[in-house]
Amino acid sequence: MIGRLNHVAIAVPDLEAASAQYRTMLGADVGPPQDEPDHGVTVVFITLPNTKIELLYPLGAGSPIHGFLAKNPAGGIHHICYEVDDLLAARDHLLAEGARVLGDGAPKIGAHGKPVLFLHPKDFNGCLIELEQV
Ligand SMILES: CC[C@H](C(=O)O)C(=O)SCCNC(=O)CCNC(=O)[C@H](O)C(C)(C)COP(=O)(O)OP(=O)(O)OC[C@H]1O[C@@H](n2cnc3c(N)ncnc32)[C@H](O)[C@@H]1OP(=O)(O)O
Ligand SMILES: [Co+2]
Repeated sequence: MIGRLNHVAIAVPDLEAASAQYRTMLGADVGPPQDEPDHGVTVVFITLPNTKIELLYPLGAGSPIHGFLAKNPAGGIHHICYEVDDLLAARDHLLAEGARVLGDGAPKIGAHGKPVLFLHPKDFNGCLIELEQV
């Protein structure tokens, strides 16, 4: 069911500094900041030969990143995103297997303009999983 690793997301306390670090110290291909108000984040995508890094910064008071940064003030790996062919079929399979799908279970459109869903970290070894339909 899960396919390619689409991205690894890192929550950062300073988006500009983290972007500059990847661009200058790590010599990476760093994109521009992208506000995603529907998700409460500003993201920066870093394109690697085999996947992407998604830098996450809180956008708005209700951002889910605030809680994460309060617990991890220096930042940290926030989630991993796997690709799936059929998000609704994947969701229904996971629910049938007892996994918790976050939110109301309806996919939202993610940063790549594709439908995404999230699975509770406590069901997957402490790892927040995002599924993106490609
Ligand atoms: C533009 C979209 C973009 C894209 O790629 O397209 C994105 O990826 S948007 C990313 C931001 N959106 C989300 O993260 C949505 C899903 N997240 C949530 O629903 C919440 O953040 C949730 C439920 C994972 C955590 O909510 P909250 O922080 O309010 O709850 P708690 O603090 O009580 O946490 C419960 C429990 O889970 C642990 N936790 C929280 N976040 C993470 C995490 N990222 N990875 C691993 N574990 C996490 C937290 O420490 C608590 O554990 P406990 O042992 O009880 O302390
Ligand atoms: Co993501």
